[in-house]
Amino acid sequence: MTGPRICIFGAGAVGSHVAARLLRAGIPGVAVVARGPHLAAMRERGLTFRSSREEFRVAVPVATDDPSILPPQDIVVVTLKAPALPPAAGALARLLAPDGVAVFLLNGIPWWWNYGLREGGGPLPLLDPDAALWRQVGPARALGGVVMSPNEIVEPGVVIHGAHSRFTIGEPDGGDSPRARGLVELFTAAGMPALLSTDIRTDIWLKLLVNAPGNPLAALTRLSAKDRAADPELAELGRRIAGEVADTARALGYDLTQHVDADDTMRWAATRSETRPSMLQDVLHGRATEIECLLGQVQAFARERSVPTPVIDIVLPILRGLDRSLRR
Ligand SMILES: NC(=O)C1=CN([C@@H]2O[C@H](COP(=O)(O)OP(=O)(O)OC[C@H]3O[C@@H](n4cnc5c(N)ncnc54)[C@H](OP(=O)(O)O)[C@@H]3O)[C@@H](O)[C@H]2O)C=CC1
Ligand SMILES: CC(C)(CO)C(=O)C(=O)O
Repeated sequence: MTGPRICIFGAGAVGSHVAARLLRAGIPGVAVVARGPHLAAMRERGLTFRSSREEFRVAVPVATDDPSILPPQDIVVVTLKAPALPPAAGALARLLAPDGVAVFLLNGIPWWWNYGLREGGGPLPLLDPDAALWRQVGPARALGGVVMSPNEIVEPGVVIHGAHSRFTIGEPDGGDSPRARGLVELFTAAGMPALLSTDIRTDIWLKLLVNAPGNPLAALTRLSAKDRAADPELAELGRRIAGEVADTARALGYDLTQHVDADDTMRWAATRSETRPSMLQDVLHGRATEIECLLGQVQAFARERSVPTPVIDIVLPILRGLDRSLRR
């Protein structure tokens, strides 16, 4: 085999989109780690990708729920949800070749956040409770990834995609590196618009302006982005959560106002209503939610800097309660 060994770890909505594109483009050496009925369907019938513009099916020659059977991988595209990351730390660490790289395509504050920051700091207890990711995978092998790409598994083996994908990839230390550039080129070659970021933390905050209000309110109300945006009270609640995220980011040294305003991000989310927001998908499927990386860690940062977050302080315990009931 020529070229890097590439593994998509946690092929659900986003990971299946990425896997489908890589396999469709004929990129060699692609393996998929998934589980349950979706894995069984991909093995039996392949993976179907559907959007308003196209539909295709690809065979998935290497698909498993046991990553230990795979050879060491040069690139691991991690598309697990945040609560699934700490339990997968050992498997991820073993799967990665010693000089391999893992790109974490994730909403919210990622587990590696403090790596390389001037002010220091180690693992974040809300996101990496036993520091398993920090110790075993190691932040030096991690790249950050921001996903602007709505996707949903609508039946085993079938992923649907709303329009307008963009993947942003960057080194935690903000540098331009061959490995980050290589990933951007790989995604682009496979038909996934991708950008190299030299300020991935700001890009993460900007995406959080969409997800911190949108995902929890979708999970609580089960309304589409369009319906939430059309409801003045919910729209105002969303704006206030986004405002508290922006205030927290500013207190940490990230000024988001020069990039975007909250109304723009609400409009962006409202236009992408073909699929349901990922946290609503979690609630409907009875899965753990990403509440800590979307709101819990923002509140923790805000408290460290004495930033008031009155709306997050109300919404977060409700979501934590919902999360607890889903985990039973
Ligand atoms: N979906 C979307 O439209 C978007 C999602 N995002 C973000 O992207 C990230 C990925 O989200 P998304 O793709 O929606 O998540 P999904 O839940 O759809 O996909 C994750 C997949 O990983 C599987 N999984 C979990 N643990 C393991 C394991 N140990 N071994 C093998 N498979 C495992 C899950 O299986 P099971 O279902 O059985 O738990 C699931 O199929 C999240 O941070 C999300 O917020 C960002 C933009 C848009
Ligand atoms: C695409 C978007 C903004 C909403 O679907 C999202 O990020 C998510 O579902 O988590």
